[in-house]
Amino acid sequence: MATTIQMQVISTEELKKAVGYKAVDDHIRSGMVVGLGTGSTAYYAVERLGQKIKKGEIVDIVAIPTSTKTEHQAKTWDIPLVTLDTHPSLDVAIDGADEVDDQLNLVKGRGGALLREKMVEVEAKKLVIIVDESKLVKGLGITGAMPVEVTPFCWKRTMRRLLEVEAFQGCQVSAKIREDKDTVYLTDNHNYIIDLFFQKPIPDISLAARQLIEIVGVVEHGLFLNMADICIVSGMNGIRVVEKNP
Ligand SMILES: O=C(CO)[C@H](O)[C@H](O)COP(=O)(O)O
Repeated sequence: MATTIQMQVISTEELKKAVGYKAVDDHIRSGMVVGLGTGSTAYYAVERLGQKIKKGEIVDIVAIPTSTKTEHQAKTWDIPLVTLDTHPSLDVAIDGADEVDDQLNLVKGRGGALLREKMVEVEAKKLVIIVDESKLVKGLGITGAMPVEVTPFCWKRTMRRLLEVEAFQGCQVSAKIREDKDTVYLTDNHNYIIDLFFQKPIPDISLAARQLIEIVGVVEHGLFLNMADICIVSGMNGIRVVEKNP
């Protein structure tokens, strides 16, 4: 007799939604100042927050968006928005990531919002990262671009400097200016993004972060080190929560 095994296929969207909703349910309470991340996973956290505000389950909350895209989404839900200038300290921020290592160090910014994300999230008492398990890596830098936001002025010179960073030697680094259709991609801050690609993981990420920010013309980079407190990860076997090692 033939046996049929029924496997439940979970879509990537469902995985993203699951962590976005859980982050809001577990970490956002009435009265908080909240940072809203950017990207297809953070989208679901904003959606859940909007739903809860609408139902009156969360009240007296203000939020700081990390991009114009998130700002527009938050406005469709009537989430009250403020800025870092009036609310310099956040209770919690929730955001996605492009790569997450064992120590919860991150690569962020493939969605182009790294500067505002870092400015907002560095001020959060708790940073909750939401990802599906495809984002988990052993070493940072090899699943795709490591974005660096640079001034448009003489960006080719800045790109040359990026390729010379000592911490990248041995990683076979290459660089590409980010484009949007046929033109150069512009960030919300009217800067450019240079995407760095590595053949091997960056061996010393702390040194790399220091050397990147020292380059004149670099506005910010996508290495988010020692910032995340909690990572909520979804996979085919369910959801797990990883906390930063003390
Ligand atoms: O850093 C980001 C945007 O600048 C995003 O958080 C990151 O790219 C992950 O996005 P997604 O959840 O769509 O995979």
